[in-house]
Amino acid sequence: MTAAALEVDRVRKSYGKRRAVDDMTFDIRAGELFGFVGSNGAGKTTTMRIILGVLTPDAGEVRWRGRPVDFAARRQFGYMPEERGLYPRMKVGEHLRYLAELHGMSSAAARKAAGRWIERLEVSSYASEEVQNLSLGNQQRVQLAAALVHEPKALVLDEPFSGLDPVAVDVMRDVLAERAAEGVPVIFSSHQLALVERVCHRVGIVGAGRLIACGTVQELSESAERRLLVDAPGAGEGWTAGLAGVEVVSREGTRTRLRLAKGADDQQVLHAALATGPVSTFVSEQPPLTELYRDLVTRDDAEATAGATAGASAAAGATGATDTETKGGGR
Ligand SMILES: Nc1ncnc2c1ncn2[C@@H]1O[C@H](COP(=O)(O)OP(=O)(O)OP(=O)(O)O)[C@@H](O)[C@H]1O
Repeated sequence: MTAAALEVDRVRKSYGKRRAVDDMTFDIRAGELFGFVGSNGAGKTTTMRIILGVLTPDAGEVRWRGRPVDFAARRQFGYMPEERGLYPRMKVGEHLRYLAELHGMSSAAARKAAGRWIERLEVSSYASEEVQNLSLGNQQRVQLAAALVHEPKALVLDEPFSGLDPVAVDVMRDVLAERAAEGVPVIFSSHQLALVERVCHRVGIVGAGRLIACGTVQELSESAERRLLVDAPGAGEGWTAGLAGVEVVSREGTRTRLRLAKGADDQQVLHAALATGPVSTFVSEQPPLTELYRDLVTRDDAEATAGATAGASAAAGATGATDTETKGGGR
């Protein structure tokens, strides 16, 4: 799982004056489950649409196996759009056969593939029903079947887990893991960070149209502030007072969770804990993705605001423009 299969290279896209995607660069490797996360409006859907060729970028390039993606390459991709895209009046089985044939499968192969995915996604009892008669969660299972029915070589899925019940989440997760194990690169967006952390090999975090961090959860945690869990039964409230760069995240009974700013000395923390009596636990903790995400996005927002303010001051100094006129121009 090392070769970059799908590469997004310095992609940019604006809608009118709004820059939706800005210099977006990352890759997805063969056999990798890549989680694409970010706040609402960060640019995930726009990026995925560009990968699929539904939108054309203003600049940059998407490559598949080292070559710019063209129509033939895109035909090999499976896509689950955010707005979903099934014909409501078509029957589930017919619909899947139709999509498989559209991708060039023979009628017999299309029938076989449709049957297989209907079974795998556990919607067999709805095969002869019109799509519109299925619950939203079951429509979503069919939508995944639609993305998979032509045996795609890459999968691009926009929020495939949203609105699914826990059993359907497990089915979806298992199917995506199976595809990845077969060597298929899979990118999916999601706001369910605990799930992304459990399932994905790597995660890309998007903020204001740019990739602000990318890597395994462990790699992301290395660039974040360190966390310590200390259990010191004799330590009262405020035992960390005076320790530079040390912030209490939470206290549960005798256990204190701490966040250490860059450069803060964990040995000082240990000394302070020992000064209160015995210390039964003193360990580094890897924060969950939810917390890493918050830290990284907050830090990025703060840097952007600082950049915008500096830019605005410089512009106001140079032109005499008012603050209001130059605000928001930093991103
Ligand atoms: N068709 C469009 N016309 C104008 N602006 C658009 C259009 N589509 C998206 N945008 C804007 O582009 C930005 C990125 O939107 P996008 O849908 O890519 O974000 P997202 O990360 O997928 O968000 P969400 O998590 O809410 O689905 C947003 O500011 C959005 O308002």
